[in-house]
Amino acid sequence: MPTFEWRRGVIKVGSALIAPNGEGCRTEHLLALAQFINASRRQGKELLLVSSGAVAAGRNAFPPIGKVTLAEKQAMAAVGQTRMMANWARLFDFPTAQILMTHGDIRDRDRYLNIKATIRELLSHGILPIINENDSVATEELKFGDNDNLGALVALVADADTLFVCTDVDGLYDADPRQNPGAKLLKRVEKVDQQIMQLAGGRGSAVGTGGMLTKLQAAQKAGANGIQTLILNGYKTESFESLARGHVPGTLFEPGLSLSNAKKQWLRHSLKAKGKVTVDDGARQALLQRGASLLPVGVKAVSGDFAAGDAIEIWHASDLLAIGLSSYNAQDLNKVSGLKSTQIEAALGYAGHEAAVHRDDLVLI
Ligand SMILES: Nc1ncnc2c1ncn2[C@@H]1O[C@H](COP(=O)(O)OP(=O)(O)O)[C@@H](O)[C@H]1O
Ligand SMILES: N[C@@H](CCC(=O)OP(=O)(O)O)C(=O)O
Repeated sequence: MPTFEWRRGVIKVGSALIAPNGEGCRTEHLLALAQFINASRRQGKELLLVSSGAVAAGRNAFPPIGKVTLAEKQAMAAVGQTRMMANWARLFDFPTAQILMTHGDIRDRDRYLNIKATIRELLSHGILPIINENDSVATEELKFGDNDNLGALVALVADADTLFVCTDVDGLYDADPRQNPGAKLLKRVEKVDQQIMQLAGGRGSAVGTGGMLTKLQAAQKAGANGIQTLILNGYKTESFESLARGHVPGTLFEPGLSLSNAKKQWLRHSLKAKGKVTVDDGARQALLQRGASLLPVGVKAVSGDFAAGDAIEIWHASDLLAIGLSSYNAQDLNKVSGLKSTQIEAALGYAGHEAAVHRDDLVLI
């Protein structure tokens, strides 16, 4: 079996594992996953959860209904979300945090940056972010629609290198295994093209949404951004035991290009630098030799008119060292340049960011 490496992962867990058959939350299918999360954290890896199941977990608070309307689903999600979070919290002896988002939140620049900053902060404190779509406020045009695609977006926002999609089958088969008992499991997929997309059928359980198609869309989106995707059977303890040994238990979708190249391409081509900073010798060394974030203390000069989240160039004398996303707007970066972290709050009048450009948002040239 091939081995594979990862450092920061997003685990997407389908409704069927959390609230099987819509009969409320259960933990029995989550124990092996929880053990894997614990073991990975002990190894210094970072994880986020994208958890489906709010609608399924809230369903039994309502009288049995045939066809469920959108409003009823939203009401079920409102009930089920808190139940689901309580269910997760039972499994861990470290803090968990809830983030609910809509597609609109990702499209809005300020809200996107806020989500990113929150995730970064939670991870730096060893807290497990648990993310779901905000089903009770999202209407159709605001919806991600399925949590597989949400998982890919979260992986992007969180700068993860791996997306784990836990479902109720062993991975991608050459046909829906529920309809075709002879279907064969694909161990590795190099590229999610039209041929691969055609293998996907609909959902398998009464509580799942989207089936294999949305998982392939997620793998495609992640891969285009340098993130590998693993679809695995979340019901099987062996999946997680195998993963813990560094093996690949399901179907691995290779990323189209390496994470750092994907980031470089994105920063170079889709973002025009709006400004420039010049850094001192210490900062140059920290960036080039330690892969560190750029701290305000190492910034000597700031030019250009940029907002927080804009791309800026990082120069040392006449050498362009890197390009990255500024945590501050030009005005505030000017105020804090040359200052130590402990002096930032007094200079700005608010707590501010420790990094001027966080290492996750920076590529060396
Ligand atoms: N080619 C395929 N390979 C594997 N599973 C498939 C395929 N086509 C369709 N499926 C179905 O996709 C289902 C998983 O999707 P879904 O029911 O949405 O689960 P989840 O709740 O985990 O998102 C499987 O149970 C399976 O029946
Ligand atoms: N946000 C919805 C999940 C929708 C969804 O994609 O479900 P699933 O196919 O089980 O991952 C919920 O929490 O019920």
